[in-house]
Amino acid sequence: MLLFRAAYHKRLKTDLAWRFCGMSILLTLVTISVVEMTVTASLQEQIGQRLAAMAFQTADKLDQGMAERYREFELLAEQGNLGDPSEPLARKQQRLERIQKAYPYYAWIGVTDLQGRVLVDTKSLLTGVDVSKRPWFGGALAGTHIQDVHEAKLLAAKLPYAGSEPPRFVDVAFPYSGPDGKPAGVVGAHMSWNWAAQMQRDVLAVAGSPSVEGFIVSKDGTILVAPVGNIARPIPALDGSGNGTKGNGYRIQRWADTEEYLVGYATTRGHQAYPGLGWTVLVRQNVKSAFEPVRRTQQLIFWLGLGIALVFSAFGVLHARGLVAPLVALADGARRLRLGQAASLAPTNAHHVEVQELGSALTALVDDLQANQKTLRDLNASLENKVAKRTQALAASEERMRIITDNTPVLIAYLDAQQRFQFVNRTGAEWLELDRNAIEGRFAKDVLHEAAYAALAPSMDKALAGEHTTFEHSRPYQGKHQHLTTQFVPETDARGRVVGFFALAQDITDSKNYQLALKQDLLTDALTGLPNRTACLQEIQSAVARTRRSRKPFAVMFLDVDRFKQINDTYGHDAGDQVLIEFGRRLRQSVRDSDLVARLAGDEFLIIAQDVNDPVDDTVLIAQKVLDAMIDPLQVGQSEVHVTTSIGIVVGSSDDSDPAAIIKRADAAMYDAKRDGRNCYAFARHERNAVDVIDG
Ligand SMILES: Nc1nc2c(ncn2[C@@H]2O[C@H](COP(=O)(O)OP(=O)(O)OP(=O)(O)O)[C@@H](O)[C@H]2O)c(=O)[nH]1
Repeated sequence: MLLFRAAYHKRLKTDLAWRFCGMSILLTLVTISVVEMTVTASLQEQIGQRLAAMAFQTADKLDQGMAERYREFELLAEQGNLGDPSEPLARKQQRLERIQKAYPYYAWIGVTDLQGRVLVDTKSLLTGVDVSKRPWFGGALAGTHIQDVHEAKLLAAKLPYAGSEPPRFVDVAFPYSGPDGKPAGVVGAHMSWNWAAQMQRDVLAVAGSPSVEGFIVSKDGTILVAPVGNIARPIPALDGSGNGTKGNGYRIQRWADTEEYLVGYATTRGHQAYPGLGWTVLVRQNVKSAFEPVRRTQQLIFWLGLGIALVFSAFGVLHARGLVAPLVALADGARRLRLGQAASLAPTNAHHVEVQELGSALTALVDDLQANQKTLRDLNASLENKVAKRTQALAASEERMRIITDNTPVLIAYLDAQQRFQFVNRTGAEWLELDRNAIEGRFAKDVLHEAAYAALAPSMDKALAGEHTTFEHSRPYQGKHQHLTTQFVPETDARGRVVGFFALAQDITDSKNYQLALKQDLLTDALTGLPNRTACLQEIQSAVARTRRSRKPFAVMFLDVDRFKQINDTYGHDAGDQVLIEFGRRLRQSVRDSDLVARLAGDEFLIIAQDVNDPVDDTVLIAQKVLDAMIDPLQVGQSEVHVTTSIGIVVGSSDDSDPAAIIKRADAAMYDAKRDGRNCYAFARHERNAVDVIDG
């Protein structure tokens, strides 16, 4: 990865240098390719044309040479001397010898009569010989004055010849006329073919290269002239229609020796009256040596191109360094600025407007950034100051809140949506009898006792469902009952979702107890401490309800102290009070704890006996016990006082719905007992049918 990054993040200088080098090399390659192609094509054309020109010159020289010979013999035939019988043969021979001497390639010149017998000839080699069968003789008479190259027949044995190949000749022959103007014979010459080879050598010598070789090919494809050793080798067709070709030009051709040659060619076309023999002159040169100048030129171009590429590359490297230098200076300046050192981003050595503009823009940017940085620093300092103050204020406020909540005799807690305590004040911790750290962060079910949690869980669920709940409950605390009124207040976030709830619990034990005391006072007789009339009414109501369940009746006994007024009158009101108190105490002792003994008012008391099995016997038994309890005199001050009481009895049932009516009936029965003489008991009237009043 690092390698990749390093490779990817190249240095601009290196990158530019490489690009310059690449561009230079590419451009040079393209340029030298184009130049090379152009120059190569041009050179090849020139070289080809040079060979073609050599071929043409040779062909032209051959044509001109032949034309001269042609004209020479035509004139010789026309002069008339040859047909003049008066001119001695020796004279004629002298003329022929002169002609041969002037042009040494004439191997033989001779004059024949019309029958083909040689009359006179050079060196008298064939004098008297019949040549009528030779083609040149017949051809001359028929109008064909040139005979193509052929091997010597008659002269071969008579002419000295040093070469390995047989001597070859071209014949020129014209008929000459006698004095009568009629054909008298033929004058002919055998021209050694060596002149043609020499002619070509002369032309090729101009080329100055031994690799340039010449060929002369006759119309029928016979190789007339060829470099040594090539005479017998076939020559490839130049135009696909035989060995000869028409016109003048050059081409590249693979010859039988498998080498490739550049071949210039030209065809002889005759000259003036000389019709020509259709020879083809070929000048060939091995392609490799022919195009040697091309190769040298290509090499020159290559090295030149390489040199140019190197020069341009070097220039590119230097230029890249110059281009990058201001950027490096910029980067260095930026780095120093970052380290807090003094530096300028305006490049001093930038020669390009863009770099100068970049430097100016960066300088402006840095100035702006520094200004913004300062503003931000100031702002940050101001904010930090504010935050510090706010934090301080918040901490103070939090501390105040903590002090307030800790000193509030109310449990204040906050539980999150998972019922986990996030906060609890000191009061709460005290009530839960745990350290605050053992509460905060823990779940309610782990903090609260199992029973307490079970009791509170439904209200917690309601609070987390968004319901504000208030309820009272009590819990054991420090061996007593603690009465609490508790509120769960849900807390919602901005989207209305319940995120937790506050728990506020107030200890109402004291007020609860006060209420109970008040209630107790309302139900208690202040003098005797016994339940009062109100308590009686409630108890009768409860007794009726119990009777409905147990099916056992209850008894209500109305008691009135007999002649109490006299006691008051005799011993005083306080003594009367003492009597009443003692009377109540003895009543209390006479009945079961579960029975109620109450003072209704004045000297009137009431007993409510629960679960009476037998409505008559049991109540009689109770009434009797009460009457017996009063037999002993009561001690009032220094005096002993005898007290009796009259008792009215009502047996209550589940049908009784009005407690006051029961008391009234019992009161009425008590009066019956009074009327019966006091110190006795009497059942209520409608019950008397079942029971007789029994005196005490
Ligand atoms: N000492 C004292 N006397 C009271 C109190 N309340 C009522 N009395 C008196 O009790 C007396 C009750 O008398 P009554 O029941 O009417 O008559 P009695 O004298 O008891 O005669 P009988 O009931 O007919 O036997 C009255 O004189 C009242 O003033 C009290 O709280 N203390």
